[in-house]
Amino acid sequence: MRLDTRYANHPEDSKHYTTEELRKHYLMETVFVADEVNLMYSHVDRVIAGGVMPVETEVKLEGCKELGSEFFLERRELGLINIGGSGKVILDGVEYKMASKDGLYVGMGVKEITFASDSAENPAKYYVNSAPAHVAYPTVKIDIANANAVHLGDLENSNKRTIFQYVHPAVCKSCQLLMGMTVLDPNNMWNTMPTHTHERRMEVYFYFNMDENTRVFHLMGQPQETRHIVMANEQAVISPSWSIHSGVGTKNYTFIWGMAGENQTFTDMDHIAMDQLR
Ligand SMILES: O=C(O)C(=O)C[C@H](O)C(=O)CO
Ligand SMILES: [Zn+2]
Repeated sequence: MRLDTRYANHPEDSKHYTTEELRKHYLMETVFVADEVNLMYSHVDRVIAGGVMPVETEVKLEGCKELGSEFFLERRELGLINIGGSGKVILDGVEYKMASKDGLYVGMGVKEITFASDSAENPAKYYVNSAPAHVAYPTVKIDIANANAVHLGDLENSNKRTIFQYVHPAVCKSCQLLMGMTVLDPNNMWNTMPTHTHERRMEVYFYFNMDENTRVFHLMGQPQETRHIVMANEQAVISPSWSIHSGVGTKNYTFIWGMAGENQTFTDMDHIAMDQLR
């Protein structure tokens, strides 16, 4: 298992970062590594994000020194969405078949977590988010059809999209994790503009479904001090609670967002008026 630790950054420091420093502290450049669990541990709300891609072998999610626990979910919960080919996730001997776009909430206390792909030619790609937990809620399989679909935006603003809320109080119980996937309609490039912050929750974005030369300009920073990170396919970015998180693509893209913090109220956002952005 690979686990890259990222410390929390003060906005007053972050505004002095060079492009390289912004990328070093906030961007996860490679999410999926064949036959590996590849994770980023953020000290922002102690959220873990990353990828699991079993190709030739099954891959296990296990405890490690950084978690200080015997097994990964001893004091954590996990959400995942498969963005690759079909596969299966085995939780303490119980098998969950995972088609593309299928999601899973895994509650605290599950000991053995094994990831597999049905075919090495088209491996499953499990994008995972995990947050500290205090209650063992039941594991729930969440197909995209069972996710809570919210339609937002319009063609006029180039932001017509559907937000599929997978780990969300309308779908399943979780301690603090929220997770979902936002799919932009063809020819729509903007997400989350007008933008917002939520000092009560942090967020991690993972952009995918992008061509080799497509880029998303991910906007971050305090509203009056914005910065951007240019992101390629299958990369993730940390959004601290003080930061806006929004993006515009050079071509169509999809993204998965995950959140953790004080509340699970998706609509609890501090909206930023356009004339406040700098
Ligand atoms: O398309 C969107 O807008 C989003 O997906 C917004 C994120 O989910 C978000 O920022 C929630 O706080
Ligand atoms: Zn948000």
